[in-house]
Amino acid sequence: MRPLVILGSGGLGRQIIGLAQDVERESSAVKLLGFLDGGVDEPDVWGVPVLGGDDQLGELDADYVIGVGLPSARRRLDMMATELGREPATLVHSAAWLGLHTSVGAGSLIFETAHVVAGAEVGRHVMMEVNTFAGHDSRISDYVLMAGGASVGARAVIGAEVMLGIGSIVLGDVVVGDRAVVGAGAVVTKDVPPDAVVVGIPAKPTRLRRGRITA
Ligand SMILES: CC(=O)SCCNC(=O)CCNC(=O)[C@H](O)C(C)(C)COP(=O)(O)OP(=O)(O)OC[C@H]1O[C@@H](n2cnc3c(N)ncnc32)[C@H](O)[C@@H]1OP(=O)(O)O
Repeated sequence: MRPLVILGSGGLGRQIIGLAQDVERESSAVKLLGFLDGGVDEPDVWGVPVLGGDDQLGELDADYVIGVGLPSARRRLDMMATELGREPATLVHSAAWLGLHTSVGAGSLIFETAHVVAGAEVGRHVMMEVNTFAGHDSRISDYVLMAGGASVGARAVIGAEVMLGIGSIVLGDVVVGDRAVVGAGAVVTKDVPPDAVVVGIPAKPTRLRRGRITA
């Protein structure tokens, strides 16, 4: 059993508590020690101890998962943790479904009811929330955040640090470029360039106004 810390105790970090506790109960692979979050003064969040800031990671004999939503911040935290010599934990809920010939990268979080269909590849530190779907032979690259209900069709490629909003759909064979943002409820029918923000059905480019991509 490996000790586990969650980096970040905001909404997404708190969401991971239940996943980590379920994995702990079911497989004894991890034991949740607490959060690392320098921005919190309280001794605990939802009963889980706050052990200090991210800089404490080097001092602890613990693996880590990333509890921050913004994909670029997820990458930065991973690089910091790797420099400190820490290993990511990979949490796959027993009620998630992984098909044949699928792979899930280190640090990824696969919540209950998520589906990774035959031949799909899921990268490093990907978050697949409840009811997400990675179609057969699709590729979900590193640090992608798939919010609840986001679906990716067969053979589609989702670039690194992409955010797929709640209930969005990417049709089969489509390529979504690195760091793109797909708004909640969008249906992506054509390739999306890197760094683009798309919304609507069919999805069209727009601009971030408030920049709150994970709200
Ligand atoms: C841990 C987690 O679960 S995190 C993920 C959960 N969160 C989500 O899925 C939310 C995804 N985010 C969105 O959909 C956002 O609305 C974004 C990123 C597309 C745009 O965010 P913002 O920059 O804040 O844009 P803002 O809210 O100011 O809207 C700009 C315009 O786009 C429209 N718009 C915003 N989002 C959408 C959408 N999903 N579909 C259609 N139109 C939209 C707005 O109505 C507005 O139109 P207007 O200019 O005609 O008034």
